[in-house]
Amino acid sequence: MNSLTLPDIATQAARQALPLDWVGMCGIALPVLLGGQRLSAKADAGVSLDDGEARGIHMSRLYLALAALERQDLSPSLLRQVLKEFLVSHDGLSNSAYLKIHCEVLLKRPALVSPLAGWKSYPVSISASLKNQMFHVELKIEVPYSSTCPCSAALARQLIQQQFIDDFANKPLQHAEVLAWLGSSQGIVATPHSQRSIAQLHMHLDEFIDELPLSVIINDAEAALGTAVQTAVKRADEQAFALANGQNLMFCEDAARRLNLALRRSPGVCGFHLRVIHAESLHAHDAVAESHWHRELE
Ligand SMILES: Nc1nc2c(ncn2[C@@H]2O[C@H](COP(=O)(O)OP(=O)(O)OP(=O)(O)O)[C@@H](O)[C@H]2O)c(=O)[nH]1
Repeated sequence: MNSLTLPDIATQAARQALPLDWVGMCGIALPVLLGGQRLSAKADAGVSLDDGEARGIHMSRLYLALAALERQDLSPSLLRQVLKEFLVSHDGLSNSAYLKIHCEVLLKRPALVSPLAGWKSYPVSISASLKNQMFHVELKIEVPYSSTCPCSAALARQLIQQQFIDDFANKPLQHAEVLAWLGSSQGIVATPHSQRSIAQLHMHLDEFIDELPLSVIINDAEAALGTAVQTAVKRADEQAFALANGQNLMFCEDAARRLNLALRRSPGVCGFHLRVIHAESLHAHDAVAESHWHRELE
């Protein structure tokens, strides 16, 4: 049997004529290039099936078009080019094309004090679509950070004051004695609770930007939050982190507001929805805040 005799079911008429919104493949393994880095990614590639009479789309044509993503750095124009190829290869069948890429971006981060550095990974998903010639690209990024509860910090300070009253009432204060007390766990009787937190940022990007503003957005978000989680840590770094947290007490509402104001200024972002999750150590549930913005709705 040669290829000319292979049955081609996709070209048959559908038994039930009905257009479909999205048809394609999810979870395709793909080595993409991002900022010169080769990353292991998963792609979801699809088109609409607007010809309700057609039995199926041509999966292999979408799959083969993805090869362009192996050779060039991921950019809005490359995504648009691949989506165009999806539509050209489904002429007469499809009017809309969709591509999603999920990967983990690695950024090298310096320690706070020591000369060390280490890698941090950020889950990223890039979604692009081409519908009636309209190109649209969205970026989702997760940024982990640390947050210390301001209420818990105030309550802990009150307990420390109370302990001071108990230990030093009606006593002349001796500098050395107070200093030793401050350095003891008997003096600092209470500590505030902190939590590992996560900011889920979902950005709508300007159509004609040249580059995906990934590292810019991550840097802006971490600068706004103030206490990004660390990589390589020596004791000097841990102490600096403790100080940074003490000076940066925040509720989830504070984090959401700071991020909202920072992302409005990020280049290439025309709108966003953000969600911050503080994985409480006080509770077994999370504290969560959400916020959105769109330039055109201002
Ligand atoms: N449309 C469709 N194809 C599927 C599905 N599951 C597996 N496939 C297979 O995907 C393979 C590739 O399909 P096509 O792209 O149409 O392959 P082809 O006919 O050799 O390629 P062209 O000549 O370019 O059309 C076929 O062997 C299909 O059977 C499905 O649910 N829908």
